[in-house]
Amino acid sequence: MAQLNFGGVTEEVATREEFPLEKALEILKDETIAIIGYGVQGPGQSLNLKDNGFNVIVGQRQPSKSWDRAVADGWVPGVDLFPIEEACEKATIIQFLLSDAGQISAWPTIKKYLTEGKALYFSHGFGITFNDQTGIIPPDNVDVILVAPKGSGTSLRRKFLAGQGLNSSYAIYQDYTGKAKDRVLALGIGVGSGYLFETDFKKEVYSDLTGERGTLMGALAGILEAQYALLRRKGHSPSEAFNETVEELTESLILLVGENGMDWMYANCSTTAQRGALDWRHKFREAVEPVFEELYEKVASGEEAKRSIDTNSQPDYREKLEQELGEIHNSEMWQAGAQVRKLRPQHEGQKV
Ligand SMILES: NC(=O)C1=CN([C@@H]2O[C@H](COP(=O)(O)OP(=O)(O)OC[C@H]3O[C@@H](n4cnc5c(N)ncnc54)[C@H](O)[C@@H]3O)[C@@H](O)[C@H]2O)C=CC1
Ligand SMILES: CC(=O)[C@](C)(O)C(=O)O
Ligand SMILES: [Mg+2]
Ligand SMILES: [Mg+2]
Repeated sequence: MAQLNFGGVTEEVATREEFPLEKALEILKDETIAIIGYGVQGPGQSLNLKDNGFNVIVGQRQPSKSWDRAVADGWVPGVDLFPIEEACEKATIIQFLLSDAGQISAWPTIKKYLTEGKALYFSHGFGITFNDQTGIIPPDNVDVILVAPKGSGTSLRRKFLAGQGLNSSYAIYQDYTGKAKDRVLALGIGVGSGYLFETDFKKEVYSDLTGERGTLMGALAGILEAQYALLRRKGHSPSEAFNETVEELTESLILLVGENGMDWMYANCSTTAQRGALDWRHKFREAVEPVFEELYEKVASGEEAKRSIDTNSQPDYREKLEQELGEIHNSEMWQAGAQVRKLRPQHEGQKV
C-alpha cells in the first residue's frame, strides 16, 4: 500500500506499481472466479480478468440476450460459460454482477453455493447496506468484498484495451479466511483498475447513489436541459443552443478539466469568460446545495434504494426505462445533438 497525499489529506491506496498484475495472479492462482451476470459490468470485468490471465468463468441465465452476447464475446458454453447455478458451484469467488434489483431474486440461489472459505464479491454496497430491503445476508464463513469501478463497465473495457484503467474503490465487509484483503486487491487489479482506494459498503453506496443522481447523471442532464430550454425560449436556434450547452462542453471544455483541472480549463478560456464564470459559480453552487442535501438524506434513509428496488423489480422495468430514455432521445435537444454529431469534422472521412 502507498501513503499518498490527496490535497493535503494522506490516504493509503493500492497502486499498480506496488501491487503489480504478477502479484495478483500469484494470489489468485488457485481460485476460480465466476462472474454472475453479463450486463454492463459483467462483460468489462470478466473480459479484463480473462485477458489478464485469471481463471474466470461466466454464469448467466439461458436463454437470454446476455447469454448470446457472452457467446459472441468468445465465452464457450460448457467450457467457461455456464448457467448461474453451475458457475456458482465451480467458483471459489462469486462476483455478483446482476443488477441490484436482480440480485434480490437471485440471492436464494447464490446463497446455496456460498460454502466455507469462498468469497462473495460485489461492485456496489447496495445489497449489503440495504439488507433490510434486499434480504442479502451472507453466511459467516465466507469473505465478503467489494470492488467498485468508478465508471461504466463499457469504459472499463475500452480503457483496458487502450492500456489504461478506471479507478476503483474497495471494501471488506467480512474477512473469514484472513485473506480478504489480498483477494480484494488482486481482483481490483485483475479487473483493470487504475488505483484502488479504501471505503466501506455503506460509504460506497451513499457516495455512488449521490454521484449518479447528482453531478454525474441527474444534475448533469437537468442543468443542460435548463440552459438549452432557456436559450430556445430566448429565440436562439437549436444549433446555437446545443453547441453552447453540450457540444462545447463535451468536445472541448470538459476534456481540459480532465486533463489538468478546473483552473486549467478556465485559463484556456477568455478572460471575459473567466471573470463571469468565477462570479457565477458561487450562485450555482448555492442554488444546488439544498438539492444535494435532500438527495443525500434520501439516499441515507433508504428511500432511493426503495424506489430503485420497487421499479426495477417489475417484470417490464426494462421497457419502462427504455421508454423514458426514448423521450430524452427524441427531444428536440438531443435530436439536434444527433445532427451536430454527424457534422463533427472527423465524420467527414466516413461519409465517402
Ligand atoms: N453499469 C455499470 O457500469 C456499473 C454498475 N455497478 C454495479 O455493478 C452491478 C451490476 O450492474 P450492471 O452491470 O449495470 O447490471 P445490469 O443492469 O446490466 O444487469 C446485469 C445482468 O443481470 C441480469 N438480471 C437482472 N435481473 C436478473 C434476475 N432476477 N436473475 C438473473 N439475472 C438477472 C440482466 O439480464 C443482466 O444480464 C450492480 O451492483 C451495479 O450497481 C457498479 C459500477 C458501474
Ligand atoms: C457507472 C457507475 O459507476 C454508476 C453511474 O454509478 C452506475 O452505473 O451505477
Ligand atoms: Mg458508480
Ligand atoms: Mg452506481
